[in-house]
Amino acid sequence: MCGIVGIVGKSGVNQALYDALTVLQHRGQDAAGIVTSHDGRLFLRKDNGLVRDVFQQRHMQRLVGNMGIGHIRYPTAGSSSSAEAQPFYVNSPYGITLAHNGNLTNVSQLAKEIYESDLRHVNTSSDSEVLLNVFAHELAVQGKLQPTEEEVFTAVAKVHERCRGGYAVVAMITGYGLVGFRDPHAIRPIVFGQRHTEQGVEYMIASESVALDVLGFSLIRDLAPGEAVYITSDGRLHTRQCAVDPKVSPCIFEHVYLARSDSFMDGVSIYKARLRMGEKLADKILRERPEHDIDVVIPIPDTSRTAALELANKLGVKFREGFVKNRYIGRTFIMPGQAARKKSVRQKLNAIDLEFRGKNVMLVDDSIVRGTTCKQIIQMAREAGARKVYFCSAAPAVRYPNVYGIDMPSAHELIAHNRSTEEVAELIGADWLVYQDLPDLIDAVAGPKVKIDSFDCAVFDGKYVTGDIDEAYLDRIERARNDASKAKTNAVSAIIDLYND
Ligand SMILES: O=P(O)(O)OC[C@H]1O[C@H](OP(=O)(O)OP(=O)(O)O)[C@H](O)[C@@H]1O
Ligand SMILES: NC(=O)CC[C@H](N)C(=O)O
Ligand SMILES: [Mg+2]
Repeated sequence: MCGIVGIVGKSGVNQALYDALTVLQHRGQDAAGIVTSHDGRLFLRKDNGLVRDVFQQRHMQRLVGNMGIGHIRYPTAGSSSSAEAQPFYVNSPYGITLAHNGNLTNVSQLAKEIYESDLRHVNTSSDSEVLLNVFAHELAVQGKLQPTEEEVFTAVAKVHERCRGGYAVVAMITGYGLVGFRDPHAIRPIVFGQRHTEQGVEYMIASESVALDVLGFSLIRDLAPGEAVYITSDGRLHTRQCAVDPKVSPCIFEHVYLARSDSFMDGVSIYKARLRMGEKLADKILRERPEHDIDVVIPIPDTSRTAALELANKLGVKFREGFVKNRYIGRTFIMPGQAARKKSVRQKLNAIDLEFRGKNVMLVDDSIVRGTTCKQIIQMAREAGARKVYFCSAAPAVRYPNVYGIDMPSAHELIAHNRSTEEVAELIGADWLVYQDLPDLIDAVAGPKVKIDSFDCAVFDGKYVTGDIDEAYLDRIERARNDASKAKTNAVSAIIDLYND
């Protein structure tokens, strides 16, 4: 997951883009970038780091123009090099910049086609640069000096024909407008909205509705699977379905962990979905052990709080904040490399002993992925004097890699891969471990009102909605992107941008 944003405004958009990226920071902590356009020229600033570190006042002053896009990155392809920070740029046709959330699964084939048939050069190993070149090529071959929505939507339709995987995209066509589009399975999220100003209506496209809220935009809606929105630089909005056989299968892990709880995705309140996850989990606990001896329910901050609160309510057990989080340390799971992740858990969370001493505690997390967090947390609970340490996860066991924009490429790094619940409990040192059942998670997310036919639940059930993932593919990405390989790739591609000394 990454965060994307685009704005067509009536005055300078630099501050609004910066603010939106700050709101989306939970989606990526590795790199950030903004590009704006003014009088046919582009102004770009991107680098590794958090939004607040990448943009200094001098950069902001140079990001002039009423239209722009931004990105925050959590790499799932290529390396962590600043050369792969987004937005990416191609000069032909028109000067196009692009920001992408997701991951392409046929990137090797596309890279070959781009070079051999489209005669284009890609300078990094980022799938997003490949995606940009496919889009640019499909616009270029239409040969129009001034592209209209017809050419833009035709190019998006061609992208859908050629690209596989998960992608939510914003792209800016210099001097003409902003386009947003979503893959034909709607795996990754993207919404658009508007705000009224004295100068007229401004439009914004973003990964999550919370970015619209905070900037005073009202949500128009989510993009449908395969749909594109095109907003011209003078503020005319067009939308069109560009896929032949679109199907809604959003990534359910957005609801479990990735998204902010005050966002709405495909009509579902993430907050309410998490409350329902807590409710369902309480039902399961009561089914498994109606006579349980849990004294207190304690969440593992931050993401699990909402589910834990409702779980405690439903069980009729006290809810207590047993861990204090250092607010200056980011999300552990999206850190690059296991060493950093492991070190961060202890630095980030500290136990309040009196909530543990002599008690049977039920610790709640939203998910257990590599097991980095829960192993250390359980040990901390014991050191704080807990009598028994139970653990539950608001999501089912994560057993399979993700290939659509979450960096979980290696099955062997997942603690529950090929292991039973009892085996995981033993490994993490829990006296009792409860995982949510998948049908309950789906019910919790779909909720009583919204009709979503299917979700991408691949990390839980190994079924990949795009239908192009086989063992050979999984083996390849496992080899290329396990923690050890990534460390090597990052070392050799520290500078892979055009040489510029
Ligand atoms: O099993 P693991 O590999 O440790 O991954 C799962 C943990 O990582 C995430 O927390 P994170 O610290 O990233 O963010 P949060 O503060 O939003 O909970 C998630 O909420 C779990 O706590
Ligand atoms: N997490 C993401 O969405 C990553 C986008 C893209 N695949 C990259 O690695 O930059
Ligand atoms: Mg967490």
